Amino acid sequence: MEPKLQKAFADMRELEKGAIANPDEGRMIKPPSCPTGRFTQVLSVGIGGSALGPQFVAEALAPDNPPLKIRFIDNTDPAGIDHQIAQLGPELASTLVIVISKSGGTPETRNGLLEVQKAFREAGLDFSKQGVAITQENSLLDNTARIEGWVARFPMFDWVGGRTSEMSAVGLLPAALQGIDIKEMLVGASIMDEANRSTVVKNNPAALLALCWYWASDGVGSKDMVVLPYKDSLLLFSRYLQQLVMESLGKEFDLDGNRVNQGLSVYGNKGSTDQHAYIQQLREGVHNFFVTFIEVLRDRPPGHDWELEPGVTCGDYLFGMMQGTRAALYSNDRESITVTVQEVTPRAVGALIALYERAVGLYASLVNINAYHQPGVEAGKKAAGEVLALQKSCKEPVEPLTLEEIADRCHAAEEIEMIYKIIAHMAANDRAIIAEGNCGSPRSIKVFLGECNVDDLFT
Ligand SMILES: O=P(O)(O)OC[C@H]1O[C@H](O)[C@H](O)[C@@H](O)[C@@H]1O
Repeated sequence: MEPKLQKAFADMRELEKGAIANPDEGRMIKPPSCPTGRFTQVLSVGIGGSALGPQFVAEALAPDNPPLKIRFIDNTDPAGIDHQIAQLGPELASTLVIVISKSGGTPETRNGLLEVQKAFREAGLDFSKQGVAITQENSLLDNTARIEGWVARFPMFDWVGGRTSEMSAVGLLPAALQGIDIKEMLVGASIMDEANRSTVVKNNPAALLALCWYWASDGVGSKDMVVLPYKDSLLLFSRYLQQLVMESLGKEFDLDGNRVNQGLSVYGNKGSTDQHAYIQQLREGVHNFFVTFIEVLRDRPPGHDWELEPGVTCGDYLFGMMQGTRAALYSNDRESITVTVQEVTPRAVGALIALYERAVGLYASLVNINAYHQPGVEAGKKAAGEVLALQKSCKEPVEPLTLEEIADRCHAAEEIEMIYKIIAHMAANDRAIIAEGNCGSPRSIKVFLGECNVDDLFT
């Protein structure tokens, strides 16, 4: 693998110098360099790379009593949004809302913002005095924040990828507000970056990690990566890695245009908890994975340890469970990687993030794909837009119609199944009325749509 890795190192050197590493979007991808009072809470609104890093870091590093406690809205689920706002209760008045979106136009994030702004209006609060935006300059979000006069706007550079933005304002602002030492996070990332610039493969942690992935999955993603940190505070690492690894490496075509369908699936929560869930299959069942153990040597802060049996602490059990599982998997020819961390500190978390970001970049070079775009995500967004357009086209006030009649009026006869799905969703939310039949047998139903209400049924 030496020649392939030397090529990967050269690619990475060019990337850091500002080469166009994302050719089909014509973008540079560089790691970013970075620059209490009346608020008691932070509400972060964002999704994907604009949520997963901050969520991981909050879980890993926020102190027990942070100066500001953070909550997240990371979806367009109305009930989920209501839940977050309800939990804030009267503290909405002292909540700093950080809206994070690189593009500034992601629909879920826009919807979250509109819902939060509605809650502010209903509580008689002025959102602009409590809103902050992190986004690219001149994006829709940036312009909204500027026109409405929000508290602050933090820029995101074009060359900071969403899923590699944790070390930019996206991750650092929420972390700093929770009292996390962001300078230490940056120091950790910087030390790791330095190590990963070595072109001597054995001295380069990210290259070794990428090589392990290549070897374990035959360079074609033939095995899944199960990430098992043995530390509760690292629970969200695998979820964070899911986007970083899968959105970067899951590609249909390589850089030469060959269809390769590359990727590396990631899942996992934490040990030893998962030992009581699926380790049975890992040890004895289908051999379609490799494990990454994240081992943390320090159990508790100094001076807090306690022996629950003579000579044995709770942390000794956790350690024993990890070593035991590792040995048990090995004895049945199941491969594993172990990443050892002294202690979960801002420096270690910064280093972990930098390690995996770099490993993904090197691995992408090894398998000759663009790690920095996500064309597949667009297909789902486009289709969602089409469903909403179809729903809007159905919205005229009409007499009860069958699904076929609705489809005809929408000029979408071939979309009958989608029409049925739209009607079932609208009916469940009292926005369409099933006049005859029921949703369980689609052919039987007749539906009132649009402006109609219950009274229409009787006129
Ligand atoms: O930060 P935003 O522009 O709102 O993007 C949020 C997310 O949107 C899409 O799903 C992209 O595939 C992700 O890479 C990105 O992190």
